[in-house]
Amino acid sequence: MSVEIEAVTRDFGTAANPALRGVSMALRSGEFVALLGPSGSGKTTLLRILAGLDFPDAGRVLIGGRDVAQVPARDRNVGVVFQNYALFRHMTVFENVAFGLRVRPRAQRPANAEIDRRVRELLALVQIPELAPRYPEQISGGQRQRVALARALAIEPQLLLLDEPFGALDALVRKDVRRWVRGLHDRLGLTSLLVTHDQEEAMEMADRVAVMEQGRIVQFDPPHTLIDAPASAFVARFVGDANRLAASVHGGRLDIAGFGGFDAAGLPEGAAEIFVRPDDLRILPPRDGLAPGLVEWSRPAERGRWKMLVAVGEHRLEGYGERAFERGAACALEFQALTAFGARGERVSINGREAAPSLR
Ligand SMILES: Nc1ncnc2c1ncn2[C@@H]1O[C@H](COP(=O)(O)OP(=O)(O)OP(=O)(O)O)[C@@H](O)[C@H]1O
Repeated sequence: MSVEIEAVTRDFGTAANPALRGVSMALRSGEFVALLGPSGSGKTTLLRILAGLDFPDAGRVLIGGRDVAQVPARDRNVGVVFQNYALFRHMTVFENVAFGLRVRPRAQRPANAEIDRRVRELLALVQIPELAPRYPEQISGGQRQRVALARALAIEPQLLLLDEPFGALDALVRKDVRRWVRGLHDRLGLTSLLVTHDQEEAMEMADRVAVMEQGRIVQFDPPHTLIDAPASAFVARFVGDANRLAASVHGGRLDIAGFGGFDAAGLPEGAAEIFVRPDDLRILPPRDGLAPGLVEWSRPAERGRWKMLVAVGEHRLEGYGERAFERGAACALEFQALTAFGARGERVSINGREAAPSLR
């Protein structure tokens, strides 16, 4: 089921800026897409418009090629799972899952025996067949989440909308449930849209991630592109766990406070922002020609490495070294790659050897 969103605008009139400001995006059939952005960036508003729970002031939404402007929520064949699961407390698990089928108009409503069969099949699919007679308050958060999914899937949607559906789960369960939901998406051939402010979740689950900032989509790319080629300083800050450094360009030279500088071809004069991923920052014993720092902590990491926090003047940077350093020990920092953004959003990526020796 493909989805096309064209120049959608939504203004509630309550904030300085509209919740959505000309959003366009297309989901391919079978794709898993995440909407990632900070609180208030418009993610839920966009999801509600797709679900038919809210309507755009301008723009069009096509689901499976059909303009849905006049199509009410229950006729869109869209499954929705909310963060709080929104289960009916006075209904058993079985009745919660059956709900979407029972409220269908008489002509489309399956017979009771068929509803019974479908609900049992769905509870088996989400691996909780034994919970059918329980009430929501008698099951765990992870189990409630599965009930909410089964209920969303009961109407056999081709489009599945997930609004922060894992928020109430603890970290370990959350990882498992994420994988399981992604597997279900693949097995059932769904098209899914996940709203989240958790970048790890978006990166792990989605084929493509749309990053939202103040009612706009600022980048819509596969996870590796967001990491390797962030479109703006905002995306670089929001995605991945890069170290951020303030810098400035003067006379064609990029100066990073406390580090010295290097040639800044492609960046205009003025303020700049630098992003360095911990993986691209090597912590070494003190060495001439490299920027000096003081180690604040070291902890063991994967592949025999040590992750460290290093102070350089006012900056605190995370990087990796091949051995542990005492707290307060002197060290040197070697940049293996970095991305710089100029005052007007120009991006320059510096990779490999160029980055290391050029810094003082
Ligand atoms: N029903 C409403 N009435 C008035 N303003 C609203 C309404 N729904 C959302 N807004 C406003 O629209 C903006 C976008 O909200 P939205 O819920 O879409 O953001 P979000 O990215 O989903 O945030 P969060 O991650 O906190 O859920 C916010 O400024 C919000 O206050």
